[in-house]
Amino acid sequence: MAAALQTLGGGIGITLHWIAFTPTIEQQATEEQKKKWLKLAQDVAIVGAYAQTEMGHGTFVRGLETTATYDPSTQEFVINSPTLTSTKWWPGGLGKTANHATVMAQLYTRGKCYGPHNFMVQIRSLENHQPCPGVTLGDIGPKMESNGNDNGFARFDHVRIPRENMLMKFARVEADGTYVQPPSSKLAYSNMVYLRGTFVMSAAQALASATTIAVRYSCVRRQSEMKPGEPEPQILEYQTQQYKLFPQLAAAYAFWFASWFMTQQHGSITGSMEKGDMSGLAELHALSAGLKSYTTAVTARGIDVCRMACGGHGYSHASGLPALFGGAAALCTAEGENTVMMLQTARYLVKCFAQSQAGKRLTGTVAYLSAVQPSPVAGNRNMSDLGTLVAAFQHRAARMVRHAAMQMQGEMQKGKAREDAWNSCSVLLIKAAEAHVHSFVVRNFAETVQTVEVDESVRAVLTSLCQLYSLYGITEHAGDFLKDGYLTGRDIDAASSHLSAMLARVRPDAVALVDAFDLHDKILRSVLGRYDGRVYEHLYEWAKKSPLNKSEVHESYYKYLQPFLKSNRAKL
Ligand SMILES: CCCCCCCCCCCCCCCCCCCCCCC/C=C/C(=O)SCCNC(=O)CCNC(=O)[C@H](O)C(C)(C)COP(=O)(O)OP(=O)(O)OC[C@H]1O[C@@H](n2cnc3c(N)ncnc32)[C@H](O)[C@@H]1OP(=O)(O)O
Ligand SMILES: Cc1cc2nc3c(=O)[nH]c(=O)nc-3n(C[C@H](O)[C@H](O)[C@H](O)COP(=O)(O)OP(=O)(O)OC[C@H]3O[C@@H](n4cnc5c(N)ncnc54)[C@H](O)[C@@H]3O)c2cc1C
Repeated sequence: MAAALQTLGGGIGITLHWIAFTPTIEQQATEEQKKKWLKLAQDVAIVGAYAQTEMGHGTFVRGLETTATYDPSTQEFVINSPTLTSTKWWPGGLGKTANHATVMAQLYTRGKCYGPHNFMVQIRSLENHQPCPGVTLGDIGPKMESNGNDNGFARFDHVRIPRENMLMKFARVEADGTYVQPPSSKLAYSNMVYLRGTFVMSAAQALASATTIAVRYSCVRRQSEMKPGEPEPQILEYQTQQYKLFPQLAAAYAFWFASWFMTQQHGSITGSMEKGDMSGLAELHALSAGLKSYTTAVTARGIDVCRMACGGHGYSHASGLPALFGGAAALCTAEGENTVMMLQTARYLVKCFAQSQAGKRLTGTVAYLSAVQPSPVAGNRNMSDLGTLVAAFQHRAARMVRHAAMQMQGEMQKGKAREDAWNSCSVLLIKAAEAHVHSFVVRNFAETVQTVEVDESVRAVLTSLCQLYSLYGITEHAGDFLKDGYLTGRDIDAASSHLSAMLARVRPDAVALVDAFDLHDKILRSVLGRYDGRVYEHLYEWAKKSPLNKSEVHESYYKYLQPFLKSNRAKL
């Protein structure tokens, strides 16, 4: 339904209704409010947008300017856009599709501001879809990709909504205007944590799609001569092509397994929070922010590697790869800009490091920070052993977290304010947080391939893929592992040669590994990645359907080229 709307409507964007608007009701509405709105949303009797970002603020939620001022005399909130920059800007579906929106606004009651809270606002008539009184709506215009989705703008001119339209599961405003505090002010952000977690699976699916297209095409495409006189080989026989594609294929599996962990963690921690135990919220925020940032960034880069590995046809929309890249690029910015998200993870790591320095035993995804030996133990390691590889990534992350945190402490000891010390170490902090998330993904990959219930022959292939992913990470970031002597030059050389062996080991299973994603041609939407491999015939058919081919001589010839040619000939 959603896809149909999105495809047929050309400007009808219902994605955010499902992934943001409806979950916000589920997570932030009271039981009473759910009775009023949740079924309407689930049955698509109303269509909603998640209206948080404004023209002037997206990252800094506490800086949002839209206001919701409580009027006890009428028991209503007045929603207002006081400035141009307070215009809601970007929300998917807001421009032309949605008739409701959850609006994030600064809550004012009794003259005091209590920060950003979510409010349910009807924005279009259910009769004729015209904007409601006081509401100005529109589409923000063409974007890099996803132009089937009407990311829109909204302005509110003192729009009145009932008090009951404040989503009050956590914080409340009583009829007399009394504000009731939530267990944590960050619970208003809970749906962002949820959505970031889902982005890990979106990244995995996007990278799975791109590697499916590129690996299949690399078996169809034959090019050049590997040996004089021999037939042109499949381009997947070139080691460089394997070096481009197989680490992306391994990352798709790694991120797929990481999203399983993320989903399980989200369920268990939010379950505890329902019972009032908020202790897991900080770890959940740090993990979802870091994984979202890491997986979407690697995915966007990886899709472009796949696009380039398909040569000219990869650059055509027939491949499906430019659209995938555009979508994945959006994931790097939406739902928390990647740098800002990785800094949130870094903030948590610095806190945990200080706690471990004070003798606290760390648990969860940061437990290794306490356990890892600061002094490296150099030596000839078995670089094909998964345990060795996991330990190397954890040592690297622990060293980098310690280094960044100590640098920050040093800056503050020189008299810098904490915020200034933070800013002057933020590049180190980002790299440390990336190393932390990378070590989590490797560890989780290794644990999954060792425990997942599969046939032993499948486990062997997944183990090779996990070794390939880990060895690729070590060789790509060799300096981090060499820095304190934890790995030696010989270890890195061993890692490189094992990586080459893994490329050859994975080659026979590459097509099976992408087929295992089970992505139908209708989902892939790629001539190059067709399951039947009949690329060239369908590429020609696809090209013939180009709008430019509707006429043999395009009208632009008569309008521009013909007079231009004529005038140039006249000058000869
Ligand atoms: C197998 C089947 C396959 C089938 C399918 C196959 C398909 C294949 C193809 C797939 C294709 C996919 C790719 C294509 C996709 C195309 C679509 C594009 C995108 C579409 C979706 C877009 C949706 C986007 C929605 C949005 O963007 S909504 C708006 C999002 N906005 C944000 O995220 C704002 C970010 N900013 C913030 O969160 C905050 O401002 C901040 C965290 C940065 C700062 O907050 P604040 O200033 O308040 O906090 P501090 O930094 O000071 O920290 C204070 C303490 O608070 C804690 N904290 C902060 N946030 C949270 C939180 N959320 N939860 C808990 N705690 C939090 C900090 O940790 C601090 O704590 P401490 O003090 O203890 O340290
Ligand atoms: C495709 C798409 C769909 C979207 N859908 C929605 C939606 O449905 N609903 C919604 O509410 N929003 C939506 N958004 C908006 C999105 O949430 C914001 O764009 C995102 O949060 C980034 O905020 P920003 O645009 O203000 O970027 P900015 O924060 O202005 O980022 C610009 C630069 O500033 C840097 N920066 C900012 N703060 C810091 C900091 N503290 N430390 C270091 N560097 C910093 C960033 O790293 C970045 O390099 C969507 C965006 C896109 C692209």
